Amino acid sequence: MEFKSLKFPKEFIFGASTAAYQIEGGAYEDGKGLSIWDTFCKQPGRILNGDTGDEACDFYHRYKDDIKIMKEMGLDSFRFSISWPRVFPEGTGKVNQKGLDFYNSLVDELRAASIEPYLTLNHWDMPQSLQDQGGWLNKDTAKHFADYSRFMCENLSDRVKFWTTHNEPHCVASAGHVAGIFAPGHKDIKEGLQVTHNLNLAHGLAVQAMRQSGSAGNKYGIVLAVFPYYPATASIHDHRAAQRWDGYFSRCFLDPIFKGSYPEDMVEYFGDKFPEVTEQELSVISEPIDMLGINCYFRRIIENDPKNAFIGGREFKPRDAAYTQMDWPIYPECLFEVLSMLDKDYDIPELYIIENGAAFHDEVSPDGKVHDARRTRYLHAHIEQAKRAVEQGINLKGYFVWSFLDNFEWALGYSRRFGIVYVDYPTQKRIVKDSGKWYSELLRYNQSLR
Ligand SMILES: OC[C@H]1NNC[C@@H](O)[C@@H]1O
Repeated sequence: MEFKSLKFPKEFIFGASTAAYQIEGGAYEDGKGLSIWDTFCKQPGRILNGDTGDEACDFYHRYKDDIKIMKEMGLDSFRFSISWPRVFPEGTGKVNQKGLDFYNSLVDELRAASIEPYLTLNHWDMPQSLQDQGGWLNKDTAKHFADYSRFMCENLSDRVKFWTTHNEPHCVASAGHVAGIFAPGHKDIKEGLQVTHNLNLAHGLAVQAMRQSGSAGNKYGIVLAVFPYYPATASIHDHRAAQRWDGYFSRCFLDPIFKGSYPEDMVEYFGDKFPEVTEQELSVISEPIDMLGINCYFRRIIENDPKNAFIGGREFKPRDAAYTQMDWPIYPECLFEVLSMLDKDYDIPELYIIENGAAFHDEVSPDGKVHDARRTRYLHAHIEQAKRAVEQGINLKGYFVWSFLDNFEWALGYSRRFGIVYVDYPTQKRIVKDSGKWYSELLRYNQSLR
């Protein structure tokens, strides 16, 4: 496929993203402690088809072969997360040496393959033992997270330069503590707001801790899911509902981190449910960071819905849009619009798209290949929007596709495939999909211009 319209600056990096609980497996192996997702998956009815991350893609054992595929594909970078309980089975205290050995080996293999590791410390799999002490509701967890982050930085930052604290903290707060569809499965608005603040605090403490102990030249940041929000109609009620969603899901993280304060409209809207916040805490949360990772898959169209006690709105699904298997509307401009908003409203040194991709129903054809043309079209259209942002002078430094492998999609189990590499779970066989081959050609084209 012609790539001239997808020519990026020489220093722009292309990668692929994953997360520990979704790909590693080895959930009870080599001294790893329980995570809240290990226990959540065992609760009847929580996960579609009763799926778990017990084995997932068996990346814990197959990572060397997977890195060979990454190298053949030409990935510049691979984003992964650390399973906190694999290194600290109890969340604090005693280190599980075999867990640390795994991540040391993973990083060594990536570097040997000339693939830049891009690391996330919390992609939702909180140690169960800390959850038993209140989890993110307990501010002590923020301190434990900073200690864990410092430890990982001391051990890996000679080979890992990119460090992000949380992935999509809004999911932990809202899906995990308000909607109850993610671990730990709580349903309490006040809890969800307190967790929002405690996650922000943990982020700031971790950045401070890593900056004290990590190598010079490290880049520290966070990965946030940020979407463009649209009102479903011109009514003021829908406009206000869209603003509330943008306020909670985006600005309750962006504003304290980059502006040192929570959005006033959110503090006002949530009233006495909003947590107590001190100036000292805001000072920690707004510890300067070097980069912001953005996960953006689609735009969110919101209509007012007073029955939604949390935030007073619901998503509107226009009939004339095309949708992915996640029932997400396909709207490639979402990347350009989000990047433009961030560039205009915040002072962010570097931006990376850390997750963008699509779930579609995939099958292995009789020729043994996976002809996923819709995913290739999705990636092409969205990467074009990333290029548009770069051409407008927005400081976008990289694009990572979600995901390298088909993997465990949380409450939907293995029913959704996002990978550019197909995983036949019964055999763990990998098949590079047509979209993976296309992505590889795109990378090779850009690398040929460096
Ligand atoms: O839903 C697709 C992805 N979205 N961001 C977080 C990841 O863990 C999800 O699999």
